[in-house]
Amino acid sequence: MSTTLEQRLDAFRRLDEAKLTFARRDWFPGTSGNLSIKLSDDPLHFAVTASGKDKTKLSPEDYLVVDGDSKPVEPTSLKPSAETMIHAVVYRIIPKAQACFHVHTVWNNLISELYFSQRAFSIQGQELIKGLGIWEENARITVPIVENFADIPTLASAIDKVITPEIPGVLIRNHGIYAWGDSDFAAKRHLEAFEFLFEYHARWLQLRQAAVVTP
Ligand SMILES: CSCCC(=O)C(=O)COP(=O)(O)O
Ligand SMILES: [Zn+2]
Repeated sequence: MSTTLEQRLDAFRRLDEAKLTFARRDWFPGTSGNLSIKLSDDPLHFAVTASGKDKTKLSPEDYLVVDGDSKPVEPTSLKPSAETMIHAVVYRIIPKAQACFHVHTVWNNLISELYFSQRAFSIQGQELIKGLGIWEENARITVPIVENFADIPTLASAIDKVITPEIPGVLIRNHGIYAWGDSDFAAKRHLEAFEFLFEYHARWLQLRQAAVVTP
């Protein structure tokens, strides 16, 4: 293993912190979601959540370390997240990414379905766009949306084709979002900014529909 025990335990502790923060927001319904923190680039090794766990709880069996092929780097009875390959794609395509967080929320699912026909969700002129590290005046962001292929290699390959360093996230139709950053702090900030923008936009559409506001 190319990382020290201390580095691995530090990544597990930081994953615990992110996990409990998101769990308090009910962002892991029905054991959904997965989280990772990169440990090394060459070879690619990262700590990732074990599959099927209740992510609102902490246990000594929550994380394991995998390589770029999503294989555990040392013998373990734990199974890596079923979606580990998506984390590996993010780390390969966005070398600056140091952490990658995936959650299923009602708002990200609604937006992913509403805008799937356009394969992207765009929004402009919202202060929280700065939370994505984009500070230009009246910025517009466009978040790609991919089909929710049940076959994970197919899903990972669809994600591989649409993610870019400019936008730190991708929506999967009626499934959830992956967001990343150059630290776990940045990945969390990006995830929170995306979720704010999704909820704002969906609520805006609802209010407009109800004619409470005129566009
Ligand atoms: C019950 S949610 C279905 C699988 C999923 O989308 C997910 O995020 C959790 O899978 P994991 O293997 O990481 O527990
Ligand atoms: Zn998922």
